[in-house]
Amino acid sequence: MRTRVKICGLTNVADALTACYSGADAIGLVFYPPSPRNVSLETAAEIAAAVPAFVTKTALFVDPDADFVRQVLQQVNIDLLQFHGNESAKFCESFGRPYMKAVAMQEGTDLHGLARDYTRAIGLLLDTYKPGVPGGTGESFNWQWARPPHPMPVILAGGLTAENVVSAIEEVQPWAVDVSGGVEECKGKKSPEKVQKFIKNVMSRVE
Ligand SMILES: O=C(O)c1ccccc1NCC(=O)[C@H](O)[C@H](O)COP(=O)(O)O
Repeated sequence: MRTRVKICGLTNVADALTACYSGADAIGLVFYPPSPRNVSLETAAEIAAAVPAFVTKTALFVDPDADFVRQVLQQVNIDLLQFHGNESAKFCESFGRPYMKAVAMQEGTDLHGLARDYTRAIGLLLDTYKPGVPGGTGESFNWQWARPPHPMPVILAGGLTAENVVSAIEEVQPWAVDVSGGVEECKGKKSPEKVQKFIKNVMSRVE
C-alpha cells in the first residue's frame, strides 16, 4: 500500500501546482491568521480553482468561529476540513464535510480514546505538541508514540523532511504523511526541489 502525501501551508498557485504535479495526493490551506502560511479567502479560492482533479483540497483551522468556516466553504472549493484546536466532535461534524482531527502528540496520548471521541473523523493527524504553536512547528515528536495498530487512518505530521520521512513511515506505518516546513525555502514559500525530493522518497519506498 502506497503512503499518501499531503503538502500543507500553500500560499500561492505556483507552489500548489508544483505540489500537485510532483505527485501530492492532497494540499493544505491554512486559515489561521497568526500563521505565516495563513491565506486570504481570495487567494485560497484562486489556489483551489487551479488544483487539478484527484488532489484533495484541505482547509485547516484552529478553534475557528463556525461562521468563518461556513464562509470559507462558500467561497473556496474545499474537499476536507482539518481542525487543530480544541474543537468538539459535534463542532467538527456540524459542517457536513469530511474532517480530520489533529492531535498534539505526547507520551501516553490515547489514540483509541480519541478515535472513540471523534468517531466520524476520517483520520487523526498526529502532530507535534508545542505550547502556543498549534501546528507547523517544523519539529518532530517521538514516533514510538504513534506505532500501529491504529484505531483509524493516521496522517503523520511534524518536522518531516525528505531525509527522515522514510524512517518515519517505517516506524509509524501511517495512511499518509503531511509536511509544511520541511519543504520550504522560507515560511510560506515552498522549495520545488524539496517538494519533489520529499514526494519521490515517499513514492520510492518499497513495501
Ligand atoms: O502550517 C502552519 O503554519 C499551521 C499553523 C497552525 C495550525 C496548523 C498548521 N499547519 C498544519 C499542518 O497540517 C502542518 O503541515 C503540520 O502541522 C506539520 O507542519 P511541519 O512540522 O512544519 O511540517
